[in-house]
Amino acid sequence: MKLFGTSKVNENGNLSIGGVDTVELVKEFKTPLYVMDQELIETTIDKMKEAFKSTRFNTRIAYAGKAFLSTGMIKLVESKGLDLDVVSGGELYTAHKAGFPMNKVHLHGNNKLVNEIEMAVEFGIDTIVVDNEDEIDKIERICREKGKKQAVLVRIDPGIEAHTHHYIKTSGLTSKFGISLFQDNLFDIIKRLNDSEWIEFKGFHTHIGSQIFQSAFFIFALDEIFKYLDKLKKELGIVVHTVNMGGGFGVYYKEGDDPKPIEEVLSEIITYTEAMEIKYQIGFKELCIEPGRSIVGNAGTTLYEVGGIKETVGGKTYVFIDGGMSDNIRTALYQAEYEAGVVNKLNDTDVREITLAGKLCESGDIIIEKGKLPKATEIGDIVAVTTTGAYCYTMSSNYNRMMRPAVVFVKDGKAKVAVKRETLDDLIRNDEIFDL
Ligand SMILES: Cc1ncc(COP(=O)(O)O)c(C=O)c1O
Ligand SMILES: N[C@@H](CCCC[NH3+])C(=O)O
Repeated sequence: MKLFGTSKVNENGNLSIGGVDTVELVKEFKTPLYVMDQELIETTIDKMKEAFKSTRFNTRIAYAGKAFLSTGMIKLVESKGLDLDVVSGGELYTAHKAGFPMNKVHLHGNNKLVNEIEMAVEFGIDTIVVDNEDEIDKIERICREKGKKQAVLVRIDPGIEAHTHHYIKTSGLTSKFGISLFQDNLFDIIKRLNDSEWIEFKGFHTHIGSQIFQSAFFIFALDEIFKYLDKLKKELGIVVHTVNMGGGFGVYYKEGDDPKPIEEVLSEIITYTEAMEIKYQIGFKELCIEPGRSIVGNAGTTLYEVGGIKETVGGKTYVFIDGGMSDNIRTALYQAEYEAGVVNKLNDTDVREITLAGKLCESGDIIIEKGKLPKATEIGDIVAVTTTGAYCYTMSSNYNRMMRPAVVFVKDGKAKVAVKRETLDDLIRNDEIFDL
């Protein structure tokens, strides 16, 4: 099992994260437990900021909140000077309640609801990323009603099919996201936005998918976008100032994954954009990205307790844990792969193949289909699954009336609760017994 950031085997032979022994963490906070390595999040952001800089144009990094969001995480993002990308009224409201500066918020979504757009305009957020034509009518109407002008980017689908799981690709000729670069009326859409009394058209957004390892796909997308910006300037005289390249930078999950260091990918993007800017001379001013997974993915570890070990007649060994697809649905949804270890047996090399299965009433409730754990794994052991910082807590559910685990941030030997564990009473909070 690969360890990231401050994770290490401590003097007691236990996994420690942020200087906190995971055995102690479990005594205090119980299992399942999401543990976030705060220092790793912070140093990753610092590296990104350092690499994503140019002397030719302004740069901005927005954290994609869908990867992991809580009011505490938003405070951390603010303290690091990043912008925030939100994709629903719920995420926007969370940012508002956390006191995040609204002029650094960007709103996404392929079907933004009227009340979400109203909230965004009311709060005075930085940009709405227009996903389709219908949305333009809604934004104009809401801005007119409120007497407020709203800056927008248009989400462009450059038709780049990146190598990643089908469900997490967001570009291609049949994508539900964005307006295709090959759409006949794209010029008309841009003209309309540019001429609108209530909309300030700032530029283009593109996001081709998530968990992408080959940086060439980002470069292909940039290439397409810049060719189009040139065409737009020459044929319509419209100058686009801002391009947002979205997120999607892949991270290590399991043996064989070999992502390029994020700072190299970002430097490549900067160098290529600078070359494009010199080549086309379009008066481009600002390049943005909005990474999620690459900021928090490796920083998260989920701790579970082993409740049983089953040898099937078919020769498969299950290790049962006290969570499952309710706290990590990624294996069931995308056949995601993870690594795991027993927190007090990380150096035990006498291992065997196991399937790490949850406790929910689904055969597909698997966290690791083919993993390795020590032969000495026993009931009561604590299993750590790494790289669960992104899209696990945020995609969690109450299926089978499971209670969502707590999230703790660890740093410098201290653990701080970011999200409390749900209780049995939380499960029935919104239920009503109605007249039969
Ligand atoms: C528009 C947009 N921006 C940013 C992200 C963040 O992606 P990732 O977590 O892969 O960096 C996503 C998710 O894929 C997205 O849809
Ligand atoms: N939720 C996905 C990524 C999709 C990101 C949003 N477009 C994952 O776990 O990998």
